[in-house]
Amino acid sequence: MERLITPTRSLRGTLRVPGDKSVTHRGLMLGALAEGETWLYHPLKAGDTLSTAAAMRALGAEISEEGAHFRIKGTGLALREPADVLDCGNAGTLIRLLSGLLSGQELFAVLSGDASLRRRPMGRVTTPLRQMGAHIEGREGGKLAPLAIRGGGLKGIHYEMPVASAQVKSAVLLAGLFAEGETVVVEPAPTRDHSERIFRHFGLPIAVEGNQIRTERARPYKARDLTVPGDISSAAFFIVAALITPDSEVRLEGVGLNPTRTGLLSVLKEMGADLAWEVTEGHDGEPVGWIRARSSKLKGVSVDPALIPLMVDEVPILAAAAAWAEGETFIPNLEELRVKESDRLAAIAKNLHNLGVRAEVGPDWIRIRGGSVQAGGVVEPFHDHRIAMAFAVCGLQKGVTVQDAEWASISFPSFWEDLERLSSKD
Ligand SMILES: O=C(O)C1=C[C@@H](OP(=O)(O)O)[C@@H](O)[C@H](O)C1
Ligand SMILES: C=C(OP(=O)(O)O)C(=O)O
Repeated sequence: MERLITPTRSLRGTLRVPGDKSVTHRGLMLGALAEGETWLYHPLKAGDTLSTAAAMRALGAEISEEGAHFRIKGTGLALREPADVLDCGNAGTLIRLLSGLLSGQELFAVLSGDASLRRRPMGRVTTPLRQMGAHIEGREGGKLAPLAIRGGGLKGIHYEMPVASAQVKSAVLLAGLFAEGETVVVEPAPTRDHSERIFRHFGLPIAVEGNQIRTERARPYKARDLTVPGDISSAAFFIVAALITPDSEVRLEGVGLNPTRTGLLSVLKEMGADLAWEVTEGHDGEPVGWIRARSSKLKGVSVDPALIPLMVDEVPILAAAAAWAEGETFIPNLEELRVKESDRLAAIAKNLHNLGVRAEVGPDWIRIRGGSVQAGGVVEPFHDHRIAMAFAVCGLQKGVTVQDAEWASISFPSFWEDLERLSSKD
């Protein structure tokens, strides 16, 4: 479905973004393993997390939608062998975390997904999980899905992750809940720590010391309700939209402000953004608060490579902000963007070009020359939700045509409506 966005004069209002995708995936999985009933309040109900709900149902959990919430009747650590292939759709987080979880279960399961997911690297999880004792087969020797897993009989490992990936960390930690002895994961750089926080919430074994995260075999644990914060990765589109549009002010309420997710806020501040935020409460182990963004004169910066894992999904929208900034923005450490839902580095470069913006791309970096977005561009999402939304924002002020706009529903089903609601047109 193509969507025409006519020029937007200003963007004003308050928005509560949908629930955090990472926390929703984890809440569904750990609720499905608990004993008794977990209410997951304000979860994300979108393509990726509905795939997780369906997978956990196929594994024996009872999950019902109760208004905006999920009610999960857990299995008490014992999942059921699924009767069919588990379809992980477009969700990298689902297939990787579930691979870890199923490695610990005495059952056989096959995990697959859409064309994008079947291109994404799985060796990063199958390697440590096999070291723990899981039997995993997959295409290209276990590097690509479909993955066939026969779990059980795991031993803990000490695993130094070669990539800074929260999905790999979480897969190994989930397997560690079913392994004999201790499991230690060592991170090369900090990544989002939702798994560590949700383990604590459910009373599961977890200890963090510097860059080492430890767990051990879990005893059956009780269900415990969980409120999901708003997703800062979804808020990011409205933050940048307000910054680059004249006469704009947007306030985002109830947003997760976990410091392992706020890299974008730091970069935008350095670019000169009129941006404020405050943590006002804690939701079951996650800091939550508000963000306010006002029209700003942005300037190009050279981004600190250490910030990238703390904003890994926000690079497309940062590129959109850079396109509107004065001067050059250099973003390094982008190797991981090559293996997301699309090759995001290539997709960013192509869409900047489509909108008339000059950019130079290297193997793991991009340099963007700001200040030259043209009217009438076309956004090509490459089947990638974040690319669709980021470049819709980039073209907002001048008007833009977004192809395959339905991809936004992977993480943010109400995105187009919310954008429409906050926009004033000429
Ligand atoms: O653990 C998670 O929930 C996620 C981790 C990140 O992936 P990597 O672990 O591959 O960096 C991120 O891109 C993804 O959207 C969600
Ligand atoms: C990379 C993303 O998700 P996943 O890896 O779960 O597909 C994303 O949402 O930007």
